[in-house]
Amino acid sequence: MTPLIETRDLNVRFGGVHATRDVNFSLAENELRCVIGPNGAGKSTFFKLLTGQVKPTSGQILFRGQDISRMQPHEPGRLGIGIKTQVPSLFNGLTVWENVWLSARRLNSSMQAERITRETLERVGMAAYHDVQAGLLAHGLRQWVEIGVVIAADPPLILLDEPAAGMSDAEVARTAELILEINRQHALVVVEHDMNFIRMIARKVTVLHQGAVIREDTPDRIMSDPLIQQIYLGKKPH
Ligand SMILES: Nc1ncnc2c1ncn2[C@@H]1O[C@H](COP(=O)(O)OP(=O)(O)OP(=O)(O)O)[C@@H](O)[C@H]1O
Repeated sequence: MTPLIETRDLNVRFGGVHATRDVNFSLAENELRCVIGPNGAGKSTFFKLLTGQVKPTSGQILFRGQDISRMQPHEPGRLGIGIKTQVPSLFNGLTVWENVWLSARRLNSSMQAERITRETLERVGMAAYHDVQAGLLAHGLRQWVEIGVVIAADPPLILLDEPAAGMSDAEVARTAELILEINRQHALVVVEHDMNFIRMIARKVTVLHQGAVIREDTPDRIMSDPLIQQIYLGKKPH
């Protein structure tokens, strides 16, 4: 079956820095994959490649078989790739409802957008906060609204960059549940550092190191792999 997204011998060089090395990555429709790697491993660059913000030096990116390697930064959303970065993306002066509605409205009629917004806020557990200004939300609540903004546009592929960063244990557990629920309808690639969180959600983990994929395996096998422990400075990934 054609993968949802696939990269073939993908490379990026920034001057002397080889940030992405011969990456062959393949994600099936409705798969959930976690990507880990130490600082500077090339995780952000990989996401930027998948969303057209960085152009490959060589290699290809295929989305449902279509070559998107040279797409413009505005095209991923139209194609069906949604991303939540670590950079805050909500309109602080608008309410929770308005932020999600704007996303739902992009591809839907006003009436459909109302329904999608209602359903999305239920899914992310934020219905009670619908009339709160986004700028007033605590960190964890804000992350869930940001995820809501992404899923309201109903993209087949969702990229999440460290969705559990800065959250309490309870919020991390709730975020894991939410991601598993989202995964019933969408494929996801999740970049994360927190291995406990990864254990809660992932069946397969891709490890990047110095721009290259060095392992793809289950979370348990990755965590007990001596090479991975060595890369994380003699410690287990936290
Ligand atoms: N625009 C750029 N120009 C030059 N070098 C860059 C650029 N973007 C990234 N790099 C370099 O490419 C390498 C990979 O960086 P990247 O940000 O993708 O790693 P990362 O795994 O996301 O790291 P972190 O976990 O710290 O966010 C690093 O050596 C970084 O300094």
